[in-house]
Amino acid sequence: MSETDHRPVLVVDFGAQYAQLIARRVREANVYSEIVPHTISAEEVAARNPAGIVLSGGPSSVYEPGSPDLDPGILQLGVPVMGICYGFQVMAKQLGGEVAKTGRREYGATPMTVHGDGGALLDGQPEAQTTWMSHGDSVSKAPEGFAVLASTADTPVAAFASDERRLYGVQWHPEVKHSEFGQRVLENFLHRAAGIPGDWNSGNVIAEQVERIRAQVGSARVICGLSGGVDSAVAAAIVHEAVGDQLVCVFVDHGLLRADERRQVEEDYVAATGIRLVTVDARQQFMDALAGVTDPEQKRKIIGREFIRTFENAAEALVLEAQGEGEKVEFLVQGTLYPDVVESGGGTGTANIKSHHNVGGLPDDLQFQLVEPLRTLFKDEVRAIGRELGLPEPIVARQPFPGPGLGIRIIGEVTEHRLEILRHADAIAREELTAAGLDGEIWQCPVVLLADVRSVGVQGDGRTYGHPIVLRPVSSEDAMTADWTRLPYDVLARISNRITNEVAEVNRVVLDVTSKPPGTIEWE
Ligand SMILES: Nc1ncnc2c1ncn2[C@@H]1O[C@H](COP(=O)(O)OP(=O)(O)OP(=O)(O)O)[C@@H](O)[C@H]1O
Ligand SMILES: O=c1[nH]c(=O)c2[nH+]cn([C@@H]3O[C@H](COP(=O)(O)O)[C@@H](O)[C@H]3O)c2[nH]1
Ligand SMILES: NC(=O)CC[C@H](N)C(=O)O
Ligand SMILES: [Mg+2]
Repeated sequence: MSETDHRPVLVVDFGAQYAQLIARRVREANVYSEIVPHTISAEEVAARNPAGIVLSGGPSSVYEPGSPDLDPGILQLGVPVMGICYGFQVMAKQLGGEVAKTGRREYGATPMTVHGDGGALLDGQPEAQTTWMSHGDSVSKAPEGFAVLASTADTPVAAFASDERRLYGVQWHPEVKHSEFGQRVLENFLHRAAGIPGDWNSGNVIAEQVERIRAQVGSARVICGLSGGVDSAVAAAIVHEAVGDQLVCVFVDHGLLRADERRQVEEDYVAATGIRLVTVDARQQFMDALAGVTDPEQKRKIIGREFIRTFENAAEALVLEAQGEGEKVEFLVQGTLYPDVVESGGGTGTANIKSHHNVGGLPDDLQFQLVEPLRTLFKDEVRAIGRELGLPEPIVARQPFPGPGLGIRIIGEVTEHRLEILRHADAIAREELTAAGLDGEIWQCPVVLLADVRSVGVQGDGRTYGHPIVLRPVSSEDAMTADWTRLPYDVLARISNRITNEVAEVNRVVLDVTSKPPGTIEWE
């Protein structure tokens, strides 16, 4: 561990929906945190030298055979621990309390009463407050020597604590916004009970990563996959700060870009940063590899693989250019964020929803060592870091665009002709949204071509048999959950009108009104 590194708070994941939310709320309290699987051993925990531990919720019951457990040594390390829901129940069981299915379940907003002064955890909070619950099991008896801090009508032991052992637990979910004083509970645990200073912020991330990258890379040369998006722009800026001109950025034109994107990236990015940028025209290579493919996961894997092949070729070209002087380029920088990792099933026991090209889509024979300074962060944290680094607002505020680009927005086989149709429709939608001043309000608006669907229309008194275009405007905080954006009808009407008039092959425009979950943002 280097000097600038902060001791982490480890969030132990028992298969919770919201483990990442806990980690995020801890960071909002200016304390660095990372998620670890519940299978972690006490030795592994000790080796990380954590300042505190939070145990997440989870779908299982602690008394079921085979339910996820915690190495009992972890509670004996002397590191302050707070259990949430399932994590609270695991603590109760291990410390000699009792957990039972009482038949009294609580889901959603639940009134709670704080006992006495609430101890370090609930100190300074109103006696009556609303918490957000989601449980069917309950702690029926607190462990010996633990104070019961709170209760609800159906849960007599809603929180317990031993200030002496610095062990705490709550039945409710302080990480969700619906828990009225949730953030205060977390902050009390971190700052008061565990005594961790709130001195971590995006500025620290830069310093820590710069130091780490220097140690990882030494004097070697590095390439960075640069897309023009905010994540890779910030990753590149951090690496540039660490190793200067050892870095060359590589922008891949895979033919799946939006209208005018290549020119924009080449001009804006170089002007803003002065970092060397090489553009590779790999359009034919990607089109050949995608020919005949319709399955979304297959598309993603192919695109992931072709990206890496393109980076390998670019790295070789750089070595040749240096006339054999530079050694092989071994490091590849990617702007991978935490949601990319989680959705690719790379979290701790999380399902594979879709293989992001830069994580789950990487080929097995990857030769590069990856440099991913943003891998544990969410997009809004990355934007804050970008601002700190002085990147211009148009780059920092840019809406996300997925690496596989229009390839995963054509439902069906990707062909040149279909790409042209989609590019045209997408340009119209973007132009109208920008003109209406809505860019800041939406997270992003995928425009999707249902290439294998046709419907009957009538235009100029004649019959048409064309394709539908789907508009998918969404609002989100971190892309893990999202809602469809209620765009003004007149803007929708203008977009629909223009697309059906100007794009000959399209005779219908439809609006996707699905949140995430159950949908995802992209269609594939
Ligand atoms: N066309 C491209 N050329 C080179 N690298 C790319 C390209 N598209 C994506 N990448 C790489 O894949 C990573 C993940 O893509 P992703 O779209 O998630 O991030 P981004 O484009 O940097 O930011 P944003 O999410 O805002 O679009 C990028 O950070 C970048 O390293
Ligand atoms: O670089 C990327 N490579 C990918 O393979 C990929 N798949 C989805 N996305 C983007 O991630 C966010 C969440 O998207 P989903 O709800 O569709 O999973 C949204 O912002 C998507 O645009 C990707 N970005
Ligand atoms: N959200 C949770 O952690 C639930 C814990 C446990 N499965 C219960 O129902 O009580
Ligand atoms: Mg992108």
